[in-house]
Amino acid sequence: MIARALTIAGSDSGGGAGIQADLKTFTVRNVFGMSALTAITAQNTLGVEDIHPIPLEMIEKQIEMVITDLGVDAVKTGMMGTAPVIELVARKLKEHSVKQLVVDPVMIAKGGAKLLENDAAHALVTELIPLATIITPNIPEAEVILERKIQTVADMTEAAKALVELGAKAAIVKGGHFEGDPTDILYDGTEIYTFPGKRIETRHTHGTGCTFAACITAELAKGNSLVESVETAKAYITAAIKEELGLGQGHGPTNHWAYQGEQS
Ligand SMILES: Nc1ncnc2c1ncn2[C@@H]1O[C@H](COP(=O)(O)OP(=O)(O)O)[C@@H](O)[C@H]1O
Ligand SMILES: Cc1ncc(COP(=O)(O)O)c(N)n1
Repeated sequence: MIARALTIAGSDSGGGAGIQADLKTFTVRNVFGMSALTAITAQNTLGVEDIHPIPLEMIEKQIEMVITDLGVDAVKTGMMGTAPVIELVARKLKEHSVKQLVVDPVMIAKGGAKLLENDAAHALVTELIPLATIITPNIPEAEVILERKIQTVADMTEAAKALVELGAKAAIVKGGHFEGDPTDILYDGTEIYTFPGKRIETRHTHGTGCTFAACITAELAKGNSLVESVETAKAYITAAIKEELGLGQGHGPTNHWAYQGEQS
C-alpha cells in the first residue's frame, strides 16, 4: 500500500511554503498527501498580505475525517497560529495515537510576518514537543522555544539536546539563518549527527523549512529510519534551492522537482 502523510498547516497562496509545499514534496517522494488547514494566508514572494484563521471545529473535523478513513503513516505540523490550535491538534494526535510526528515550529515568515502568536510558544513546549518524533526549528525558532541565544555550532548542539529534554524524541536545529555555510545539527537522544551544507547564494528560499520537514515526513511515512530520512531531506532541499525557478519578485519558491535521488 502507498504510504500516507497528513500535513496540518496553513495555506500559502503563493504555493512555495505551507500546505502547498508539503503536498508537492509528498507527491514527488511517492507518498499520498492529505491536509488539514489551520489558516488561509494571502501571500506571495513579497510577503503575507492577510491571514484568515480556520475555526477550531473545522480543523478538528478535517483531522478526524482523514485519520478515521484514509489513515496516516506520518503527520507533519506547520503554521499553527494560536495556542488553542496547538492544544486541539495535540489532543487529536493523542486521541489517534499518531506514532510518527514531525513538528516544524513555524513562527515568522521570511518576509517578517508573524505566523504564531507570542503567547503560543509555551503551548508548543507543553503540548506538541512531547509528541514529536522530531522537531525541526531554525535558529530563531529554537531561540524562542529555549529562551537562549544560539550563536555557534556548539550552541546548536546544546539546543538540540535541550529540545530532546523537553520531550521530543529527536531535534534538528537548522543552520539556514547562520552567516556562512548552513550546517544542520541532529540529536536523536543518543548521538549527534552533523549535516553540512554549502550556502547557495540565492533569494529564492521561500518555504525551505516547510519543504525540508515535509521530506522528512514523507521518508518516515515510508518506513525509513530517522537518520536516513534527514539525509534524504537535506539532499532534497539542497537541490530544490540550487535549481531555482526564478519565480516572483521577492523570496521565490524552491524547485520541488529538482531532487533526482532514488525513491526509497
Ligand atoms: N542558502 C542556502 N543554501 C543551502 N542550504 C540552505 C540555504 N538556506 C537554507 N538552507 C537549508 O535549508 C533547510 C531549511 O533551513 P532554514 O532556511 O534555516 O529553515 P526555515 O525555512 O525554517 O527558516 C536547512 O537544511 C538549511 O540548512
Ligand atoms: C502558510 C505558511 N506556512 C509557513 C510559512 C513559512 O515559510 P518560510 O519561513 O520558509 O518562508 C509561510 N510563509 N506560510
